[in-house]
Amino acid sequence: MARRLLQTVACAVALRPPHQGLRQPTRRPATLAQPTTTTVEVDLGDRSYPIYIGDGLLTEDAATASQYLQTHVKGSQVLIVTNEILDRLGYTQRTKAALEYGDSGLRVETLVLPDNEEQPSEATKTLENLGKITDYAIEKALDRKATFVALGGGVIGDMVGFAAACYVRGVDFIQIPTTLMAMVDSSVGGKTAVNSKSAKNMVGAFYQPVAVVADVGSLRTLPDRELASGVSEVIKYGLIRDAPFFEWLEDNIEKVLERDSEALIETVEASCRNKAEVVALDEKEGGVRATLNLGHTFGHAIETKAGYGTYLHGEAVGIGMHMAAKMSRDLGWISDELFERAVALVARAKVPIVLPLDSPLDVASFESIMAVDKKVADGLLRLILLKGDLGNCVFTGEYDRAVLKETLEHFCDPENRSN
Ligand SMILES: NC(=O)c1ccc[n+]([C@@H]2O[C@H](COP(=O)([O-])OP(=O)(O)OC[C@H]3O[C@@H](n4cnc5c(N)ncnc54)[C@H](O)[C@@H]3O)[C@@H](O)[C@H]2O)c1
Ligand SMILES: O=C(O)C(=O)C[C@@H](O)[C@H](O)[C@H](O)COP(=O)(O)O
Ligand SMILES: [Zn+2]
Repeated sequence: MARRLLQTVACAVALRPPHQGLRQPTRRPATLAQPTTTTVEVDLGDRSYPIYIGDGLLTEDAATASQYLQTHVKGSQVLIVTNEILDRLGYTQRTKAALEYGDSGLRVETLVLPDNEEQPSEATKTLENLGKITDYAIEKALDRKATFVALGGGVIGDMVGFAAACYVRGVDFIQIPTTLMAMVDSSVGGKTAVNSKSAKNMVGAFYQPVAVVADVGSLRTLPDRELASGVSEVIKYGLIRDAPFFEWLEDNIEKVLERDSEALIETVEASCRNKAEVVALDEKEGGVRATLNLGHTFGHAIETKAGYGTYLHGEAVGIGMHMAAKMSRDLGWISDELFERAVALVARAKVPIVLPLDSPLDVASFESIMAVDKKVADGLLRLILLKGDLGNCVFTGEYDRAVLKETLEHFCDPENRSN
């Protein structure tokens, strides 16, 4: 089977300095003429993998796209899993053509999951749909050398990743993130899961992909609201560990929202570099990885209580980061100035920063949902809170419980909600 050899130009993520404000020179795989590609490597020993980032990697033509995909398929069977929105937009057909391009000899099956008004994306992230993926793989007689391809946003990525972890106890999978959220976060680091009715991502596995192909060209079809949700999540990297990136976002966030190609590539690269570094240090969240959860304890409660799909993940995380920042300020751990800067940037991402008046959230529901957060240990809720200068945070169970209660009361008070 002829496979084009893709020479990656990996950067040693764990050794690189944080964001420098200016983009690193782009590095291009030797065999490719166009488009330019930056590669961030996730350094996990023999499970290391590349994240290819560029504009047009998949959307340019099948020949170009084939070079990023075929090299990572070891057997002859591939299952692309996507949803009906992406399928209608032509992404399935394009990905299939790239995998079959030339004399690849690959047999490519496709499964299209629902995503519509009755079943919004987040509501499809269920064990039932996971079963549909594995049943389909059995029906098509896929074997242990098969490769699953997750083509979509974080919902498809998390669910297909989990299916790949379970199917015949583990097959390879490739992430093709098509939302900003998936490019900057969910496709990287191997957290795979489905939701339970009463808690987000409660059933899943740590299972790494063999490659991630992030083509910012695919963001041109993404609705504005979804783009904003991704931008909101990006801000956390600046707040928890990368002050220069936060400052770069303060200068460039509108360019990102306008989908300027360079700004998008910069955003995806800086985010992936941060995430890859953290994951390389602590793959299974024994400590530092938990910092990627800034705002999520509150955000997950908001998503769960309102019903999956009511809030987009980055919207709930935006409110959650506001809550975490206020609590940090009220504990005396950050300055008023830093608190205001953090909230102002989240607001500029064009996501809500407070709960709406008609939200069903109250203090009791926050508390009961947060009680089953994955960061609870021996009954103690540990939180990620900002502490010190911009770019510093702590993961701790040692904080004044009264300040947590006041934070919940403040955000649930109709006075502090929006219309
Ligand atoms: N595993 C992780 O580390 C991690 C990190 C962040 C988020 N997540 C999870 O990711 C999920 C959210 O991901 P998301 O924000 O990508 O949402 P999503 O997967 O629901 O996608 C958003 C919507 O955009 C559509 N869409 C996707 N790509 C498109 C494109 N290019 N053009 C037009 N429409 C497109 C989808 O069909 C969907 O309707 C949540 O479940 C969250 O918990 C996981
Ligand atoms: O990769 C991580 O680690 C994260 O926490 C990234 C989060 O943005 C993401 O939403 C993740 O799915 C949350 O994980 P969970 O363990 O809180 O479910
Ligand atoms: Zn998240």
